[in-house]
Amino acid sequence: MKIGLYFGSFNPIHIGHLIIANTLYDRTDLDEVWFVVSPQNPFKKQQSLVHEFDRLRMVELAIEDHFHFRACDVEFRMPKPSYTIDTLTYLSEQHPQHQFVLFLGSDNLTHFKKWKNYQVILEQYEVLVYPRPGDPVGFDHPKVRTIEAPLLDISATFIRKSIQEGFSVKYLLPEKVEEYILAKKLYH
Ligand SMILES: Nc1ncnc2c1ncn2[C@@H]1O[C@H](COP(=O)(O)OP(=O)(O)OP(=O)(O)O)[C@@H](O)[C@H]1O
Ligand SMILES: O=C(O)c1ccc[n+]([C@@H]2O[C@H](COP(=O)([O-])O)[C@@H](O)[C@H]2O)c1
Repeated sequence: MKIGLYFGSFNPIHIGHLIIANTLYDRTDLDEVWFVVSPQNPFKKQQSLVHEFDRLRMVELAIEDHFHFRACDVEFRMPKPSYTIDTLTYLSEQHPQHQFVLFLGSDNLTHFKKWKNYQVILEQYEVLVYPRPGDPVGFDHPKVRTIEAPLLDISATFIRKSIQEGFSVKYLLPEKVEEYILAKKLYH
């Protein structure tokens, strides 16, 4: 199978992520999309990062009605911080029958040359890039393909801040994720 890998902290997952995943799934020949929850992004501080099990559970709740989406916790059992090339290599070894493709927002593409072994990623994997507000898609490489997708200026940062300030996050997250956040008092 051809699998699209959507890496993220997902702190928490929101409709921006889901719309992108569905757009890329729908407009390419991918068989499945796996949401890989990263315990620790090498470039981000740990502050306000809720437990990885909560982030994984929220991803599971968000995607449970999509037959071709899966939540992946492989990085929980790998060294931290989470380097994408290491996870790609591990997944390719574990699942030689699958072809893995990397999703990348144009915001991440801007800093992509600072990623561990980014040349190896480009040599070995196809990359699907989608546009993010404020970051033009400008990366010319035979393995990089841009997919037209809606520009949604929604971030987990905005959602966390809204919850902390007591504002509504209705419609920014799937209802079940919102309920989980409320029940477990996350981000308050
Ligand atoms: N609204 C959005 N539309 C499309 N892609 C998004 C959106 N928000 C985040 N992404 C992308 O999804 C991936 C995972 O996102 P991440 O978990 O960091 O969410 P985030 O909303 O950017 O979080 P934060 O605000 O905490 O930095 C990243 O590659 C990021 O570029
Ligand atoms: O491999 C790297 O060097 C690298 C550098 C920065 C970010 N990443 C990964 O990119 C993904 C997006 O992270 P985030 O926190 O923006 O959702 C996450 O899985 C990180 O581990 C990976």
